[in-house]
Amino acid sequence: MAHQGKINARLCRSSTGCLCRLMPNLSLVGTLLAFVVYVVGSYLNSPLRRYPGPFLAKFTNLWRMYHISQKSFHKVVEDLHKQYGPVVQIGPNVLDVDDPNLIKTVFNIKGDWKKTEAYLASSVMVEGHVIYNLFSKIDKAQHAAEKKPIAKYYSPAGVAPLEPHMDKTIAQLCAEIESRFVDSSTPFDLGCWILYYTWDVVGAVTFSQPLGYLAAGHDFDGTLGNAEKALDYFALLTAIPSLDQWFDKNRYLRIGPPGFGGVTGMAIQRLVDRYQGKDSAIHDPSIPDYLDKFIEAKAAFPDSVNDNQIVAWLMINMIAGADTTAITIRSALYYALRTPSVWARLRRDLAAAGLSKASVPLSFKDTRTVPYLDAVVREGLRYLPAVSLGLERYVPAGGQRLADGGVVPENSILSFNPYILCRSKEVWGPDADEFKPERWLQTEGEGDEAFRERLQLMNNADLSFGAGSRICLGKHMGLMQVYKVVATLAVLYDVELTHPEKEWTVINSFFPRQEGLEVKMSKRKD
Ligand code: HEM
Repeated sequence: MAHQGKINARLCRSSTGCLCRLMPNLSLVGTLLAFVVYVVGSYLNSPLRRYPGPFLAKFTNLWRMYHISQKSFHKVVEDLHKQYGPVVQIGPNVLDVDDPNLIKTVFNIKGDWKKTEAYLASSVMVEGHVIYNLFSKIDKAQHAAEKKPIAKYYSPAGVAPLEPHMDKTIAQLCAEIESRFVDSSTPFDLGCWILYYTWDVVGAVTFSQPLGYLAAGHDFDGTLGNAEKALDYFALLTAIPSLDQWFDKNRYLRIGPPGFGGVTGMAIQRLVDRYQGKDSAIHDPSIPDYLDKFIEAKAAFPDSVNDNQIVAWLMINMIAGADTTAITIRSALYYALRTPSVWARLRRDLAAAGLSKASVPLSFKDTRTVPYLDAVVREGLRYLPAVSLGLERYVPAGGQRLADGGVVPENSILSFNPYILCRSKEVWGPDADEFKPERWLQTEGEGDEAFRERLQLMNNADLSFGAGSRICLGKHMGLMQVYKVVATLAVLYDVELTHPEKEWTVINSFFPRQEGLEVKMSKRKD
């Protein structure tokens, strides 16, 4: 009996040990099984699964996340539309839609198509509190309340007083590149200098002080590099926004690449300096800046505007205004230079409108009188929109009927990628993949009415600034700079691409930043 007891005890000990060792494995298997059941169940129940798309995208957003991490997702989606047609499933609950006819419905003024959580990771955390901005706010009422006090400062009349800041910064751009490269005909990366310009000008219009990149000639404090990393992170998290809570917005241990924290610190410091009068040497109240306007808005809306709100407004100028404007200026220049007939006509038309070396600084008003400049800028925006990932919106109550007749239910996500819509052959014709500014002009033999209709069709499909209630707030400010910089460079310099045969590199992190705008420039002789 005693012997039997020992054996039982041994058996019992060894089997318990065995079970203990097995337990973690069993719970792992259980979790995996539950996950697989959940994923397959979600797939089988998904009303979107009738739409074509990559197999893995139907089960998990990791498919999208992986492809976004490869930095050319606009091309992946373009290929998918070529393969599958106008509606492609790119996530368990997400369809990418290439249908210009739906733009007016989805991007309407009512704002009933809510932005998705994809935008949330562009918020920042300050002292344990997440600060959302105009771009990242999802709630319709909160967004409207945040926009109302400042919308007028971004209207055409609101941005007009900022022109002296821009003129000064454009003059500095020219002086820096002349002394460093133009006078000695040294090839250089104009794309980098355009970025230094747009960040400096954001500093000038926001705080009356350029941030210093033009003077330094490089990213002296790492902000530009960090902004790129923050965008890489943001772009990635658009696929699985909930991960932001574990990485950037983790209250206990922040993990991951730099967020927009550096830019936030800068905004807070400038606000404190203004309150304490420490920036009086650089701030001339007769030439107002956005900080003046935001403090004015706080006085006008004391119940709803506090200093955190001012910081969020200041930040939006930097995170939404600099890269997008640089990308747009680069595209207009690069694609025009790659098509010598376009560049030549641009210079001819600017001269014919009386814009020359002698008229620098060129006023925005004068540059607006040159239709071919307008055509080059708009075609640049169309050819490579400064936002080239999907603009995601939730389908509102009642669902939405798509062109195939099927109804997509409430809370599904429809994604409209400006790059895809801006290449739609239905709108832009069989030459949609060509850079052709002439498409924005009335052609010979085209009647006024026919041109108006064609223009209307193009305008409706042009998502390069978004549309509806969430249209780009800084559109007028951005465009003002694009016209002025492109025209100024064209009237002052002879410019040629150093390697015209080489395609530049486009790195798509929500904003498709370009690398390789290498040029040789000299002062214009004619
Ligand atoms: C040429 C330059 C620019 C381009 C191409 C551009 C493009 C865009 C696009 C496509 C959107 C819509 C995003 C969406 O619906 O998901 C947007 C939104 C926005 N942009 Fe711009 N942008 C430019 C310049 C600027 C500037 C200079 C500012 C400075 C304030 C700015 C501030 C904003 C803001 C605040 C939003 C969010 C608006 C809202 O949701 O109410 N942008 N921009």
